[in-house]
Amino acid sequence: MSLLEVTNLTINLQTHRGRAQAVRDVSFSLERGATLGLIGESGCGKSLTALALMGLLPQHAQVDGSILLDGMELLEQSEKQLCALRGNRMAMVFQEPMSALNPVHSIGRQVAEPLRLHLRLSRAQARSRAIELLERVGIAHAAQRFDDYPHQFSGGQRQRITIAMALACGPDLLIADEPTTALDVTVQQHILDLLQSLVAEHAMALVLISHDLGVIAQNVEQLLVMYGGTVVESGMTEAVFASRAHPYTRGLFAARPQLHLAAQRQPLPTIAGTVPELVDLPLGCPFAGRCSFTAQPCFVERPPAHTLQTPGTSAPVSLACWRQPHVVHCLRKEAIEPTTGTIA
Ligand SMILES: Nc1ncnc2c1ncn2[C@@H]1O[C@H](COP(=O)(O)OP(=O)(O)OP(=O)(O)O)[C@@H](O)[C@H]1O
Repeated sequence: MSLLEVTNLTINLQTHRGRAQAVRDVSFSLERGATLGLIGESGCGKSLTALALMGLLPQHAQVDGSILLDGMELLEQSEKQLCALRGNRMAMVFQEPMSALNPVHSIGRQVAEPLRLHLRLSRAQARSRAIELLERVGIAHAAQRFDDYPHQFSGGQRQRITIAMALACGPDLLIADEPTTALDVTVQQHILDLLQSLVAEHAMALVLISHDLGVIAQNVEQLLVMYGGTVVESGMTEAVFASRAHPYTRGLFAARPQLHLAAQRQPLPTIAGTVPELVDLPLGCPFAGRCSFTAQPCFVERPPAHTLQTPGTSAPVSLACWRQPHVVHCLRKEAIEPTTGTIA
């Protein structure tokens, strides 16, 4: 059995404009020690998916489907049971470390707290373990800095401290939601390297959310590409990067900053149109309104997932697209006659 099995996860939110279908039928599984990335443009449901795993969705959210952690149905746990699991079996690192740290408590106290709460360590034991953890994540002179407050640290150091807090009890599952986006580019790689080595050291499963395709390529083995609350393409990262077979994935990759385009003073390619309103989602494929490959079924029914084996890769990808053979045919042609790759 996988460590994490998510099946048909669906999240609806009541908003003043009506019911927003923020996440629809998201399914994936993750083995112990494995890494999975979630990518997709802003508002596609990545963070809500992560929050659902942690049992941290807003109270007005209606959740359907199943989230099994080591066989335990998380959607059936009470708030008290979830509290006992959070920080213990599963933990999360957020984008903005200051929002995860309490500004009026010393960093030492905050790292020691889960050790006292979940592992029932004495004050002295928790202090000594917290110092070890702070040293492990790269906080120099941790013992002397134990009583310092979050504002006395840089952004990168604060993120290291939140990682120490997340790892304190040795969780099985670590979720990192844009862990480096708010940081200076010079410290981003250090934080990602730290996460990678800790995940390997503790054989944890990692779910990494990022907008940055480079970060995803280097840090996760499996990938889900999300659009309009659904998974449009998924598979091993290498296979998804090689196939880019869904028109949305294609557009996402084409829209990444590229040095040769900047050197030629060419504008950054974009995906024409805007993301659909979640309150008023179209009947068919959520990407249909922005896709240049559409045919009649795309506007009528949500496409089922198909498996596609891309030449040159060892693993297949799963693709939710009605026009799959036609798209693949066009993309292969495009590989011979390269275009800008823009989907307009
Ligand atoms: N508490 C909430 N109440 C109502 N709508 C919400 C709430 N939280 C999120 N949403 C909406 O749900 C959708 C998905 O949000 P989510 O935060 O998961 O997106 P995301 O893919 O993580 O985006 P980003 O990359 O910008 O963080 C968005 O349209 C968002 O506006």
